[in-house]
Amino acid sequence: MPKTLLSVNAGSSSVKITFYRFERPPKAIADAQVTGITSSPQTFKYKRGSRETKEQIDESINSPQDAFKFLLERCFSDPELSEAASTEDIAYVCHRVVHGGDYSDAVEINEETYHHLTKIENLAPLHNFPALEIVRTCVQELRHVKSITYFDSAFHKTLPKHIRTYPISQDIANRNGLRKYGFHGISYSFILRSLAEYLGKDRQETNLIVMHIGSGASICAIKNGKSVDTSMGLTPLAGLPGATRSGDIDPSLVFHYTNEAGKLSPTSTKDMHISIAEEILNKRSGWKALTGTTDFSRIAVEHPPSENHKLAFDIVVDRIIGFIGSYFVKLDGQVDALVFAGGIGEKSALLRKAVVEKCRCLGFTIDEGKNSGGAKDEDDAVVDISKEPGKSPRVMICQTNEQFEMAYHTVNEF
Ligand SMILES: Nc1ncnc2c1ncn2[C@@H]1O[C@H](COP(=O)(O)OP(=O)(O)O)[C@@H](O)[C@H]1O
Ligand SMILES: CC(=O)OP(=O)(O)O
Ligand SMILES: [Mg+2]
Repeated sequence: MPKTLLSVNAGSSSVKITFYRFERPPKAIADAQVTGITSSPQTFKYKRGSRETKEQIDESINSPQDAFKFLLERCFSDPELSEAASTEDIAYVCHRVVHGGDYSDAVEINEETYHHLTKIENLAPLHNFPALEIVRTCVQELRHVKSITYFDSAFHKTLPKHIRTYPISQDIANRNGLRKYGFHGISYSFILRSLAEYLGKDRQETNLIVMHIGSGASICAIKNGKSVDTSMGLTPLAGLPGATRSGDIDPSLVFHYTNEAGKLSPTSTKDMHISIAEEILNKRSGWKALTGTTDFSRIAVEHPPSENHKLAFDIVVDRIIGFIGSYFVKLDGQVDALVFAGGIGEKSALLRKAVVEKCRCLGFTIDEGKNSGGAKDEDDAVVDISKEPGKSPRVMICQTNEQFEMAYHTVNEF
């Protein structure tokens, strides 16, 4: 049996890697992450068994690729990490690739699959390019290792046609693959399994509204274990605002962003090429544009330091509850639980409280004590924070784990 498996999660603001023993289920050996890639201070966290370290990073890490190399160097230089003493010990690397286009399942990387993925890389500009660079690094430097790519979009392959179709020319839509794909699916898959286990239900009978709120934020309606709607779209820009992403806006805003561009003459768009618009909406918007910080823990505070911090918080809450209302209707009110996950969903008691209080008309309740206690114990993936536990619809926190989800499938399916 192969020995060690490495699981890599390149997010928009962080790179998280975990080494697992190749067992069923996989057993974590060491976990390392760099967070704050889009803003300083950048932090390195490392955990092996009971040993945990956290430090600020002095050298400059400008991209997920840099972060990945930094993480590998630090892990391989830990003399106690005997299961990954050298690259020879690693049998598989699993990679999170956000946009999988038409791939509805994980694929092993070879020339053909790699080439196919590079063709769709601009559909998830914050994610696919760096993730594929990391895949390339692994293929080059860990030659004997099998690289498996898992796609955020694959979980949403069950989206009904009228949900995934945009009302535009279907000739053009079909030719260019313009449809709703949806993301954070590796996380939703982990959350669905964890929640179904916790509730003692079959996955096929589990109905959830799940929020994955981190630097990138999305929400998903799960009916009978299947994604039936989700807030992200063709790219991870749609839906909820993120740290640097606008989320939903009137698409015409693109043409009016500058006074000059607003005039819509052929020359007026000279400085507003569509890729610049993408750059602005993906990298220069979101709560960073309102407050100057990507760090939501400085926004979600009892006494916000400025009116714009308060505004950013109110916007995020408003957009979230809009989707919850919509999905509650789409699920015909049959909701086992409302689930908070992702860096912010798991850590911000204030955000959870604000969201649940505004959704009380749907029957959701929150226990103040349990909510502020949050999810602490690492082994407890799921925590019920409803006022009356056991009564539907519940309100839960799930500590999602995309690295584990990929490792879980690899030990079972490859
Ligand atoms: N205690 C906290 N309260 C609110 N937000 C937090 C807290 N801790 C971390 N965050 C936020 O979580 C986000 C990162 O979430 P994560 O899901 O790890 O992001 P990603 O995977 O997109 O890189 C950052 O915006 C960070 O500021
Ligand atoms: C799809 C997406 O936005 O991912 P992340 O939250 O990891 O940036
Ligand atoms: Mg993430």
